[in-house]
Amino acid sequence: MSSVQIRAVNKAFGAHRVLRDVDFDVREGDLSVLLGPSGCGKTTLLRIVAGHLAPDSGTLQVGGRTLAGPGVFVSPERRGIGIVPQDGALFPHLDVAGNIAFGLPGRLRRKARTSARVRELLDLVGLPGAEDLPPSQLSGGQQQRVALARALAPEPQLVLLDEPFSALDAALRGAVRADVRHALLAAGATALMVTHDQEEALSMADSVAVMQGGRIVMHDAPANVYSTPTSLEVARFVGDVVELPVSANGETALGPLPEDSNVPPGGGIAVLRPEQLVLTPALAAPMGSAHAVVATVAEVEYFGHDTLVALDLPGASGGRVLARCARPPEPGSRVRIDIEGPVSCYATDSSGV
Ligand SMILES: Nc1ncnc2c1ncn2[C@@H]1O[C@H](COP(=O)(O)OP(=O)(O)OP(=O)(O)O)[C@@H](O)[C@H]1O
Repeated sequence: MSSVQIRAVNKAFGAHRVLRDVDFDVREGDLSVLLGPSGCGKTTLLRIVAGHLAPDSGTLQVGGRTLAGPGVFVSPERRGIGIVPQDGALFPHLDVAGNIAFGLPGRLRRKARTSARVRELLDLVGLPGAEDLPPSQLSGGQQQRVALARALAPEPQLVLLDEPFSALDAALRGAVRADVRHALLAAGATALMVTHDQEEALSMADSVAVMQGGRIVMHDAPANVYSTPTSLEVARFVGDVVELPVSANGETALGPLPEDSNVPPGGGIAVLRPEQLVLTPALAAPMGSAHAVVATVAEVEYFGHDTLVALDLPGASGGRVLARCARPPEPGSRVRIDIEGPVSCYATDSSGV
């Protein structure tokens, strides 16, 4: 069931059309992530859902209730939507309990009930016992957890998260992401998050909506967005790519593509992820593989958990491709390249937008 329904939403600032006929659903209980480059319209869409902006046309429903549409505009405080802003934006003069209770309607702020709810929320976000702390004594990650607890306090229909981890340093970000994901799941909340960080989107979301130029160009499960992107632009945006010209009969510089590849009738560009290039030391490779391409290791970039390997393909016009693998081969050594998994192909003139 859809909790959020956005239909044909348009928004312009003066002559600048920022949202173009946006259709978008978030299923109940899901975390959907809006992912896209800076300026594509993510925040504008989030602000329309929050009620901080009105669409020029189109409709917005949350939980079956129309919040914006022809002749309808429900004010932000009446939408039943919780918001986690970029930097937490906690009230500095209130302690943690005061910040969380601030999210509760006035009539519910009876001391005993409030403190039970605050305790429950602090457990949920992994900060038990933090009631009396002032925000100044919390780390950035802890502040974001309190901001989430405040947003969840009134049991909103929907929680909006606006780049909630962008102010955190890289070491902290992973842990806070996992905790926030866990808390949203435990609360059974429906959530919509904005980010331009593809790793964040792929690791947290139930579904990822890729936005480009004011449109949603793909909305699917993270694995599908990564492995079978609907356009070259989406492929390039959600991860590293190896782009190879492909002929109409499926030939590339790495040999023929698997039979089931969607090669356009006139040929085009085949797109692989670097980890789809499987490397075997050329000496150890079994003989007789008609299509094996042997390349020379040009550069190795070691990251600990994996290694990026730049490979020079044979022949004057061979070019260079990037592979990702667990064990770094020796620079200068020769390796056989095999392709693993599905390969998406696009017509050369497809911009995908
Ligand atoms: N109030 C406004 N008045 C005029 N132009 C605006 C306004 N708000 C946003 N814009 C413009 O609309 C475009 C989309 O902005 P938006 O903030 O939605 O993008 P975004 O995808 O969230 O980008 P970022 O990731 O950088 O926040 C930008 O070109 C921005 O300058």
